[in-house]
Amino acid sequence: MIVVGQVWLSPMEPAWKMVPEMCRKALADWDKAITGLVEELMSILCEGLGIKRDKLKEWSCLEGRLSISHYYPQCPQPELTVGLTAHTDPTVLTVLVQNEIGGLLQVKCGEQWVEVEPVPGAIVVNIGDLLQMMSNYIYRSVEHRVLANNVEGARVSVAHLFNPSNREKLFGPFPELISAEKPAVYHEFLHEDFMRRFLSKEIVGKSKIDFYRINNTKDE
Ligand SMILES: O=C(O)CCC(=O)C(=O)O
Ligand SMILES: [Fe+2]
Repeated sequence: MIVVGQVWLSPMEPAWKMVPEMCRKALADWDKAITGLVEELMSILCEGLGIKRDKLKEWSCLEGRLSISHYYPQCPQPELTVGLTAHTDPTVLTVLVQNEIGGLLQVKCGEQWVEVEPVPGAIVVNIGDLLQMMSNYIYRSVEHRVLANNVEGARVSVAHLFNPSNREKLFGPFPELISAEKPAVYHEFLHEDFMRRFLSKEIVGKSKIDFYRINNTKDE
């Protein structure tokens, strides 16, 4: 069994009473530091797309921030279960730090699952489904999973999820990335509608974003 604690940090005022007192300042400091880093990272990703550097920021993608902490205790029969099932994140970006218990977090590369070894001081950055759609399928969200913990000691990870905060805006591929040669791969959608579909759990894996895919676009 994994234990999960989560708290929204923005756009609403954080529910600090849900966070153990000794962690509050550290979490607030971490939120500030990581948001600064992700702002720079988003600018670089925009540059990579050939669009203006602050486009993701302008679309409120730094403002919907959720912190999720996971605790994976040692499991007596790891072959009978999983830590976290395979999924892509429904985010723009996810930034994750993990403790030294390795061998459990894996990402899908082609048909293979590849281990993400913990490196002291390193952070893991996942491209999420929203960035896949906003980049018109240029950046791809990464499928990942966590195996059940078969080693002594608990694995701990803290993920920072970056989502848009704007509820009225229609999201979809950036207009600058749509042309006759590269038509829109996805329809526009409201973030709220997207999250409702994600949370409904009716569909698993990548198929939840295929709902927004335009039928006549082919896979590469
Ligand atoms: O614990 C981990 O390393 C992964 C957590 C994760 O994938 C998530 O919160 O979406
Ligand atoms: Fe994830």
